[in-house]
Amino acid sequence: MNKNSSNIMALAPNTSNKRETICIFGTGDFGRALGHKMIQSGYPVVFGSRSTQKSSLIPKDAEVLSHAEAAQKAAIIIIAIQRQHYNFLTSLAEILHGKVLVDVSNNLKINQYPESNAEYLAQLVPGAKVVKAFNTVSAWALQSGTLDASRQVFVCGDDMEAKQRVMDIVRALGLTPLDQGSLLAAQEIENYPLQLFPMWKFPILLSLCLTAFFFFYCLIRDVIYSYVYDNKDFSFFIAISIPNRICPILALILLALVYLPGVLAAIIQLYRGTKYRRFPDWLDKWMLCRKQLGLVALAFASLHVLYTLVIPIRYFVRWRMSSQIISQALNNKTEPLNNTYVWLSDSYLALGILGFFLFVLLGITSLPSVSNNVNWREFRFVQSKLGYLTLILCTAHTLVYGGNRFLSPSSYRWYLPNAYMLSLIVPCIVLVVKLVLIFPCLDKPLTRIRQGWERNPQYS
Ligand SMILES: NC(=O)C1=CN([C@@H]2O[C@H](COP(=O)(O)OP(=O)(O)OC[C@H]3O[C@@H](n4cnc5c(N)ncnc54)[C@H](OP(=O)(O)O)[C@@H]3O)[C@@H](O)[C@H]2O)C=CC1
Ligand SMILES: [Fe+3]
Repeated sequence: MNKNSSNIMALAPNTSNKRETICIFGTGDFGRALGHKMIQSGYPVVFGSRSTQKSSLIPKDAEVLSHAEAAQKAAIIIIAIQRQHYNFLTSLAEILHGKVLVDVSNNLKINQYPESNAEYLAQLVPGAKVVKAFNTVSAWALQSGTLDASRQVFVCGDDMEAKQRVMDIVRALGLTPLDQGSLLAAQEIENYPLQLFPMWKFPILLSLCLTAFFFFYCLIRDVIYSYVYDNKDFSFFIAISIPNRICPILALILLALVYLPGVLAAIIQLYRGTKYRRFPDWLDKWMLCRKQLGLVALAFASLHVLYTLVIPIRYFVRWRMSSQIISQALNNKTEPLNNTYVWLSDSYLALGILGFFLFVLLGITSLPSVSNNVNWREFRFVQSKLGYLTLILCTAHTLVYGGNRFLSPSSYRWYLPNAYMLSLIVPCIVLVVKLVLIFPCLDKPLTRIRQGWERNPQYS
């Protein structure tokens, strides 16, 4: 594999330009993996280590020297050592003066130290230009080449030129640098690898709570009520009927919750008359996890489709159909075709099919590989216009399905309305508010605010 990649590199145009030597302190897992990748990309690498004995694990084209000797050979030094061992760097302060030090370290806990590791390094070696980078890339991914999920490298630092040089290296390694600003951002960057699915927490927790709520709601209405009043055992509803009620309900509510923060933000901006003020924290966080909310909603919608497809093969459904036929035969009476029911049934199915199709399209366009290929305007068009259309179709699908049942008092059990009726509350609020916001008397000022025309210097 090594041979292959060096062959490929021989063909690559940029290998002809001699790259600058990079020094890496620490011959541990990460230092070695990064060194290996650097050599593959054409950088001469020199390791600074406590032991100059070259182990077989170290890339064969790399040199291993003492820290002081290695540092003298390069202008950029990557510190692949744990923070608690940084102390020895103070004795090298003179050699490290003016050099670019790249801090790659991570912590074991969120906000483990009062200052970030990169800021600590800058305090220890005040004459050096410290840049934070590479901490979100794992040694394993670097070595095995499975970098698809973590191609992004967050970079921050106070010295613009030093940061630019590090970003150039990141690019040369085939990764994507993301400039996060000054070294103050290091604390946040160091916390990234410790967060476990941060954007998924709220959507998953919310859907768990809603699932539990609607499960018990349907259990009370459809199973316990029938048992108490009609002495009928419908406990088997737990297997398919209730899940097939929860899934569309959750898909609809979660989809509406994707668009609710947008209309709330518009109301807040209209009220404040400016966009140059931060939204409340909860709204910011909610806005950031909209994509995940949408994907969870899509998962529920897909489950609803699967549950619906098995309806004709369910024993209970087949039994109910045959008993209706038998009772018609026994009474010698054929039920005439009810045109209203035909229309209701066909239109709710049609709305469901179209709604689901657009839902899937929304999901596909939110994938990074697709969204990277459309421009911002196209992405906004799909996610906003198509998103609202999906919400309208899904709301209409639910409305038509339970349409005639919502108003009839007989559909209430223990004063509890049909669960579908509850599921329509949030989508209806979102759609009505959005409709109101489209009116020119609100839309025009909102557009002006969003274009920054009513810029208030106080908030800029
Ligand atoms: N492993 C990973 O996937 C990732 C690691 N990182 C960060 O990279 C850094 C290194 O991690 P990793 O390579 O996994 O750790 P290792 O424990 O594998 O290596 C650490 C290296 O630090 C050096 N070292 C240890 N103690 C001292 C000391 N007292 N004085 C001087 N040097 C010392 C040693 O190198 P030598 O023997 O050559 O002196 C050692 O090999 C850490 O800060 C980590 O947070 C960041 C992203 C991912
Ligand atoms: Fe449905």
